[in-house]
Amino acid sequence: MTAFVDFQRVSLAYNAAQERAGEYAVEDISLSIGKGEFVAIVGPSGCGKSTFMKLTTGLKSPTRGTVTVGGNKVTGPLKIVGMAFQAPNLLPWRTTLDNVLLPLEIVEPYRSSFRARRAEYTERARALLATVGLDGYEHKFPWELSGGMQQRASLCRALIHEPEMLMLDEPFGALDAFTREELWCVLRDLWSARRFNVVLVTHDLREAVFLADTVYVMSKRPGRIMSRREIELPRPRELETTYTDDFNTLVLELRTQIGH
Ligand SMILES: Nc1ncnc2c1ncn2[C@@H]1O[C@H](COP(=O)(O)OP(=O)(O)OP(=O)(O)O)[C@@H](O)[C@H]1O
Repeated sequence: MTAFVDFQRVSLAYNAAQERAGEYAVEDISLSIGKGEFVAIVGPSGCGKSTFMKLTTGLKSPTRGTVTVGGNKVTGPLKIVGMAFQAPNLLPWRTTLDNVLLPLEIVEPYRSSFRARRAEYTERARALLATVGLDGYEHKFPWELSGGMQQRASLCRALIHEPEMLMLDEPFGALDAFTREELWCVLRDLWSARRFNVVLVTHDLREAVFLADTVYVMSKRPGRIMSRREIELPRPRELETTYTDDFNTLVLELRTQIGH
């Protein structure tokens, strides 16, 4: 397997004082993620999951070690990434459609051609919104949408520039259990159709096992990778899968590794 994301002995201290004191947010992380792989990162609060994301996307440079993405050493923020977070963070004065179009207005190479190609980009945004079940909501404002709908729109915004990698930090954490499961299926279908890489940070072990090819468990500070678990449940996975013994055995195994 050729690695798409490769961490070689990566440690990060947030500042010089922490480095001198040997206080690392993440320590000695080595891992390889294949092209198109769906990875979930789980672990206790503060273990360095968000730090891992920042290192992967180039928002932070390692204190030690190297991060490589697509064969290139990461030295600054990557453009091939889309991101979504626990809060949908849609701009309240923009419609759903205009929120989804936002990255194309900001990020090159789309930005310079945005005016000329607006009709084409709008069509792309509409098509994407339709795949997540938001057709008919293009001209609604965020406050006219439910939390689950806002998060669907946020996923579309993260994917509109067709990124090679989707970074998700607790994207469904604020949703009720039923809506969350619906959104798992939305994400599963988007990923199955496009096969971008996903790094999903989550506290929800069922979510990790349902969606991911591989689950990494991180330890408490300093964050280290404690284990790597391949999820060999057959695909396509339906919600019924989550009631099977195989599924629950995997969830329990991960729970035991995380401890208290
Ligand atoms: N900008 C910063 N400056 C200094 N320390 C930081 C900074 N950001 C995070 N840390 C520290 O690094 C460690 C890892 O933080 P991080 O946010 O990556 O954890 P996390 O696993 O994402 O947490 P949670 O699950 O609570 O979101 C924590 O001890 C945190 O206090």
